[in-house]
Amino acid sequence: MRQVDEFTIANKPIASIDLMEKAARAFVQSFLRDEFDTSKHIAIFCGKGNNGGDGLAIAHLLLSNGYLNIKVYITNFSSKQSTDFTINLQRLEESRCKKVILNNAADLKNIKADLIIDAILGSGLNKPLAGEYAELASQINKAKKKVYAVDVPTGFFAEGELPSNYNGVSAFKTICFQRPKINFFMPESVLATEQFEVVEIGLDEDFIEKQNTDFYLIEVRDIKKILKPRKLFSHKGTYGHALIIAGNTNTMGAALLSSMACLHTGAGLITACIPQSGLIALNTILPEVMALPRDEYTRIEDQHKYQAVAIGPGLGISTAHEHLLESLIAINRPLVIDADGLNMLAERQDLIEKLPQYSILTPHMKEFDRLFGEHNSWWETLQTARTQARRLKIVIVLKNQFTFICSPEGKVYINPTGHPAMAQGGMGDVLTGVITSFLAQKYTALNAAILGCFIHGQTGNELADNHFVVTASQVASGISTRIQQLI
Ligand SMILES: NC(=O)C1=CN([C@@H]2O[C@H](COP(=O)(O)OP(=O)(O)OC[C@H]3O[C@@H](n4cnc5c(N)ncnc54)[C@H](OP(=O)(O)O)[C@@H]3O)[C@@H](O)[C@H]2O)[C@@H](O)CC1
Ligand SMILES: Nc1ncnc2c1ncn2[C@@H]1O[C@H](COP(=O)(O)OP(=O)(O)O)[C@@H](O)[C@H]1O
Repeated sequence: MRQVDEFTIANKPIASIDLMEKAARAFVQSFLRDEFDTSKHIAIFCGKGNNGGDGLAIAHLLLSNGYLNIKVYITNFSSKQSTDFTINLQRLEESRCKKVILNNAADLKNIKADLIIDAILGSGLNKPLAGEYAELASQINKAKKKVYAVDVPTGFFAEGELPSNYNGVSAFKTICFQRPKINFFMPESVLATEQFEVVEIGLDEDFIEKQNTDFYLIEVRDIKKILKPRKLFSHKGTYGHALIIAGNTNTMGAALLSSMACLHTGAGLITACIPQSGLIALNTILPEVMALPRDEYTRIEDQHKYQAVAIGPGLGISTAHEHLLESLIAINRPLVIDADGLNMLAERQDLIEKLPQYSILTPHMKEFDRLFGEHNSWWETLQTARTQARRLKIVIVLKNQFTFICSPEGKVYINPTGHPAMAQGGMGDVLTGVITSFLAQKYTALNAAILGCFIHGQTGNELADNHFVVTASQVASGISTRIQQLI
């Protein structure tokens, strides 16, 4: 972002101080949508770098928006001061804003404000907080006020491993500039911010797009570029035949959910390889889906008629299933492997080495650790996923609130869709069905995973607008509407 910042200032008719002003305006616009009571007392904590400069500009703007009770605290913990901070300080001197210089965190006796704006340190953080900064962050947290952070909560590293003992400011909301920070997508970030919003500040988009990075945020426009409409004169054969090997006596639901999701995502034909005991359920609930009774199966005959094969949801672990998995891997055609398929792989590390290239693994965190060993942080987990995806030439879909899709080329695609209302059993089975369906329709493995995760999460988001909890069946049957809206 710093490079983008410099490029924008150098190549667009905008001075650095004006960019800061734009950032402050964007922050205030978003802030005012949440906090419109102008009688509230607001304490704005400013460092002396550009993050602090933003804080000063924000104070100025809030005053001109009718807020009367603004108090700015300036940390005087270092002699360095940025140019734009200095300019904004001069501007603020001319206003009626109350200012307090903090030479030590201990000078702050108690914070009487209703709201706090944290503009102490932003993306310039280059070492863990210590000394006066750490003490001030602790005092802000102890005040238990609603905190809005500017760009980044003070003490939060935008990228890289997050320390387990976070000692920075804990914000209610972070309003960040132009692009979300990668670490906002890591579960550990909840210690630093409960939520985040990205606001546009006019940085050069073309330049951002051209940046050499391994991290990509999936956006609606990417999905629209990938999705293909149904073609005139097409028929069921056009959209591929998916085979879903799933379900067991007590977990037939997993097979039904995967198959249902596969159906609503548009595969031309679907066969569910299920135990005999599930036949009535399948025929009753999903009459469109064909059955391949699985009893004692150790290999799939005639596998070439399937364009995509998924194995795992609710499958159960047994020697027969292990042989089945082994025989599928031996065919050397890409597979989608989930749940018990992954658990069996974890027990057979030799099979991991033989995975067909461009297979898709869809582990949640525990399944991932069973496969590749324990990890201490999400950043570490993500690095292993990237390494393994590249080494094995496979796609790894690391599931969570925000799912990371690691490509065989070592890139990471971050899926921003999904909602806590989706945290219920069966949701992963649905995702497997969706991805398998896209694969059957001849999307590449990476695109099938990207489309699958984005649309699965977006369907959940949409339903969560009106539901406290969104069930897996609701998501499965809502997928088709979502795709239609995107196309
Ligand atoms: N990019 C954009 O698009 C735009 C960005 N904008 C804004 O600029 C912000 C980035 O500003 P920035 O670069 O001046 O850094 P900032 O966070 O204020 O830190 C300042 C100094 O703190 C110091 N320091 C670091 N870690 C420390 C520690 N642990 N403990 C103690 N000190 C520590 C370090 O000094 P040093 O250690 O090098 O002596 C550093 O120089 C960004 O978040 C956004 O708000 C917008 O205005 C416009 C568009
Ligand atoms: N809080 C959440 N926010 C967004 N998505 C979620 C959340 N909780 C679960 N999900 C999604 O639901 C799915 C859960 O997968 P998994 O744990 O394998 O479920 P199951 O095994 O019960 O089918 C993943 O795609 C995950 O991204």
